[in-house]
Amino acid sequence: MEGVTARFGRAPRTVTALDDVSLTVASDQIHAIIGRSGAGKSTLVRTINGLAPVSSGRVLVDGEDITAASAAQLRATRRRIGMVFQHFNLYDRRTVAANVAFPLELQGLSRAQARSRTDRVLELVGLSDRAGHSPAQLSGGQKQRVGIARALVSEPNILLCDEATSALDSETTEQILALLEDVRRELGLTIVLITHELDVVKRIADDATLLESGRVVESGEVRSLVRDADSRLGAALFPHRVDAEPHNGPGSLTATFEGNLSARPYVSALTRDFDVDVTVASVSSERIAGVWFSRFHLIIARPDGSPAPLQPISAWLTERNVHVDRY
Ligand SMILES: Nc1ncnc2c1ncn2[C@@H]1O[C@H](COP(=O)(O)OP(=O)(O)OP(=O)(O)O)[C@@H](O)[C@H]1O
Repeated sequence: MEGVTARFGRAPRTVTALDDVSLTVASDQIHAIIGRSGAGKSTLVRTINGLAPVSSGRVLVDGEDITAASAAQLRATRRRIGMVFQHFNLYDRRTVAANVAFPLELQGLSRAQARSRTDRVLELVGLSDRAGHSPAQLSGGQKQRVGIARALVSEPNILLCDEATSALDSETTEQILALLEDVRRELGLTIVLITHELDVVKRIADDATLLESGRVVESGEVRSLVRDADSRLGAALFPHRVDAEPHNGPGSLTATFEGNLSARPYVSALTRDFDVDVTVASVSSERIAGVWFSRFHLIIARPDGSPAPLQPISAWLTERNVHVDRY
């Protein structure tokens, strides 16, 4: 997206839903769009399949400018983009299989082709045995599996998910996220996922964008955001609780380790190399974007109890790829 502005309504009552948004979604990645209600998340995602009005700027999907596309081009592009909704949007009067096959009917595929594709995606989402049921007979998680199957039946390479797990309990959310990861891997999909749940971002997103009042506040790789002590999104994903610590002051340092700690006994190495005493005031660990992050709040003192000079210790840690947040 290049400088995209999206407005609704006529002056003087215009609402600017997106305000000069520039953003890159890398292919084969899961990209989360986060923001408060009204921030413009749905509008942003709907510009990707040409469903939201773009007042200025360009939206390029695989290099093709959606905003300048003809109706026929837009229809072809939309076929490559599947969409999954919060409230599933299924027809209870049709069977599960007929719901899934619906987009293919619109595309005019033969019954036999539609049948074979429908069978394949129902198997992919683990619902082959429910093909003849009504969606009304399914649980919320199963309904969302049908929604995902319907989105995949056109064989898209992009999947847009608008709060796909917000109506589900945490266990079902986990199952749906695992399914999204599986289909991403198996089918080589790019997934853009709107969510207001930070746990969803931690669990599944490679990249994330924070929207506020229609503007991009931050956008980048989730792991980089967590490493960046100045990132708001990073702080939300892995809160820096150090401000609340009673031990702030001279000799106090927080550092974030990434990955497996077992081969990195840095705390004991510090005591030897710098002849200091190290107290671990707090430590917290989180698995984010597939990696364990551990944040240590250390109090480092000389043997006489006075605060140790932290600059060389910070440099020593940084050399070992430990992110020193503050000292
Ligand atoms: N069709 C529309 N007509 C008029 N205003 C609209 C329309 N769609 C969205 N808006 C306005 O644009 C702004 C952004 O809305 P959008 O739905 O994109 O936000 P959101 O971040 O997805 O919110 P939520 O999390 O509540 O779904 C809001 O002020 C909204 O009222």
